[in-house]
Amino acid sequence: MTLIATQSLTKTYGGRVTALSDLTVTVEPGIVGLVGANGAGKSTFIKIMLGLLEPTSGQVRVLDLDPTTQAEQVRARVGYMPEHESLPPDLSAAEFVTHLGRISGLPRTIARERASEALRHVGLYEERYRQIGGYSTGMKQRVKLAQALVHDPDLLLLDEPTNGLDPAGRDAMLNLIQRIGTEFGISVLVCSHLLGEVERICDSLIAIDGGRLLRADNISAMTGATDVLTIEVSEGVDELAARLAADRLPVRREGRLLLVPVESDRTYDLIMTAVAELELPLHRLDQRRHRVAELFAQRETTSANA
Ligand SMILES: Nc1ncnc2c1ncn2[C@@H]1O[C@H](COP(=O)(O)OP(=O)(O)OP(=O)(O)O)[C@@H](O)[C@H]1O
Repeated sequence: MTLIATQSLTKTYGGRVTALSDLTVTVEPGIVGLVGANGAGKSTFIKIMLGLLEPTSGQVRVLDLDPTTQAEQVRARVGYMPEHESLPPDLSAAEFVTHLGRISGLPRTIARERASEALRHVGLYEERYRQIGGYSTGMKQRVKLAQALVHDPDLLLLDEPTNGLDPAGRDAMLNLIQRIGTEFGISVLVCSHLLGEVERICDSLIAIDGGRLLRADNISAMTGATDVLTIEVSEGVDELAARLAADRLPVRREGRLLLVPVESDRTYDLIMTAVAELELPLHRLDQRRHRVAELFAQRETTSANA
């Protein structure tokens, strides 16, 4: 089953602001990152997937359902954690999450049980009867996550789930999201402007910029090997660079590393011979991998040249 599929999805606000432009993407189940700078169109995309906003044109399908005509069925199977906090301070987490379970159509007893279970999953079981107003930011984020889980969805849409958290809180939230995706088998779409955190926990990534698709792919494909060799020696970097240049290899220095494009079968042998003859301690010789951040760097170079 395809998790999310869009075809030329476009959304303009008031005919002037284009939040999504001709977005065509297909996403398979798993933990998926949706990354882009602030204003890239991430929240708009989420709201369209939930059937809260109508696209201006194009098609969208979520879990093989059409949110523009089957919004209720979509919401029954999708949990949503909004970006901003709108929790009632004078309710306990147990009351609040139970209430949202009831709104999702669960009978009272089941809603109460499911709320306790969801609060246990997010690590708030012990504190569930305390008023939300006294919770830390990290605990409030967990309540938002628990309410998204209460009706046992097949897909979670998380809008900036680490917002406002300190580094330890971010780590804890990312680990929790990863556990939900792997242990409970729920697909998760994590929306973030922070590439590094999404890259850490996701199987695949959708990168958008100004409402347009930059790239959608598996993380492993985006971080695949390049045809550049990375060499690291603990001493004699200059010496080795000079020797490789004398061997007519197009060597480039990057900090403590030397980078050499593989131009022929001889490249690897020339490097190994040079290292051996100069008697240098070799730490590392491997193929450099692409980094996901290059995606946005390329876009910046392109727009700077435009
Ligand atoms: N209701 C609205 N009316 C007019 N313009 C809007 C509206 N909502 C969003 N926009 C604009 O649409 C564009 C995309 O916004 P959106 O909130 O989807 O981006 P985002 O990637 O989620 O950013 P952020 O992380 O800052 O929320 C922005 O230029 C934003 O100003």
